[in-house]
Amino acid sequence: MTIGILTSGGDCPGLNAVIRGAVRKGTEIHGLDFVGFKDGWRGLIDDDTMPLTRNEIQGISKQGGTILGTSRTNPFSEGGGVERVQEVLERNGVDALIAIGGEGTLAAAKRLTDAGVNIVGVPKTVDNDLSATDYTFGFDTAVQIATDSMDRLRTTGDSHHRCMVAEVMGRHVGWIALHSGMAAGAHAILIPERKTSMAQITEWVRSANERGRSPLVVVAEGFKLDTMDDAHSERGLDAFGRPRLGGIGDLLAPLIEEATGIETRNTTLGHIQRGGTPTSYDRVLATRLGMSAIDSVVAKRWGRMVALRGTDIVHVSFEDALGELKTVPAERYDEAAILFG
Ligand SMILES: Nc1ncnc2c1ncn2[C@@H]1O[C@H](COP(=O)(O)OP(=O)(O)O)[C@@H](O)[C@H]1O
Ligand SMILES: O=P(O)(O)OC[C@H]1O[C@](O)(COP(=O)(O)O)[C@@H](O)[C@@H]1O
Ligand SMILES: [Mg+2]
Repeated sequence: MTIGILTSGGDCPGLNAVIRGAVRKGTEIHGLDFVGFKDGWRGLIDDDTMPLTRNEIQGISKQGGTILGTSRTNPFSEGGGVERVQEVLERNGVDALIAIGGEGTLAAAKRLTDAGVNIVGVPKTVDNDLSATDYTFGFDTAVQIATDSMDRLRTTGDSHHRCMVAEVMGRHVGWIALHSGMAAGAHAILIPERKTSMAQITEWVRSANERGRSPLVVVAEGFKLDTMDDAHSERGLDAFGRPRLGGIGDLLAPLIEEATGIETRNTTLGHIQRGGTPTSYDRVLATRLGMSAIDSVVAKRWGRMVALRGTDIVHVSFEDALGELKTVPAERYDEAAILFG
């Protein structure tokens, strides 16, 4: 049996460890062959492949990014569609696909599975916004990078007696902000799940400043002030027509400075959060998910995604995996907020 692998959506530390885990278990335990489709669904539509043998995957679990490349190509866009996908799979002698991606990739995978394509999914997102899995690989690395950056922002903030704003990723959920902000001892954490007023932010910043601290405000890119209907977006739309987020930190910093009189600087961490070496936690999780995906392939359990439940890897249907976004529960935010100000 020959298995195709693709990585799709935003890249994420740990993708290579999934590929290595899947190929090693698949070849050594089950005698499967593998082929890589380059740049997500694009490679499947354009018939752009690369070999995936022991050679290609040697030593890659510590490498960031993905050796296969990725894109946000829609498999149903022009030139694509179910028939084209099936034709390319047949031409390469591929019996089934392992699609490694987030909720967007898995939504596309579900449509293809419903049309008869054999697919097993592996969840990927630094945002940690998939409800069927306790954690996704890449999240721990993103939080670690954000925390390190905030520790650095705090020493320069302290030296200049400034308020420092750190904008982190996360799309419409505040997990990266919540975890990195708690770890770095932020004086305010602003997340998409909780609209907040300038008056409240000002109170937290002032209170920290009055105790002789240089305030650190962590803001998730999808955060909305109580006066905003939608998340701040100034960079147009992505390949799937969704607003590209980012820029809320630059908007907030002058408002904080004006309201408090404290000199304020914003740093948008951006793609730094997705780059470089995965943490050991993410390498282990990603490797286990890649190996477990092979169990589903061998059992011909199509339309399933591997997921982490506690410390176990389980198999859930795409339907269950694509339910609600996993947002930060109110209790988790209120718990963190005890430490604000
Ligand atoms: N509801 C959907 N149905 C079909 N394809 C989708 C859907 N949502 C996203 N996709 C495709 O999957 C690609 C990857 O999705 P995206 O959300 O950007 O990344 P991720 O898979 O990491 O969440 C999108 O650019 C789009 O082409
Ligand atoms: O890579 P781009 O187009 O700049 O997208 C940025 C987005 O990708 C992410 O880093 C990851 O999102 P996905 O997991 O959906 O790909 C988001 O946090 C962020 O909003
Ligand atoms: Mg996504």
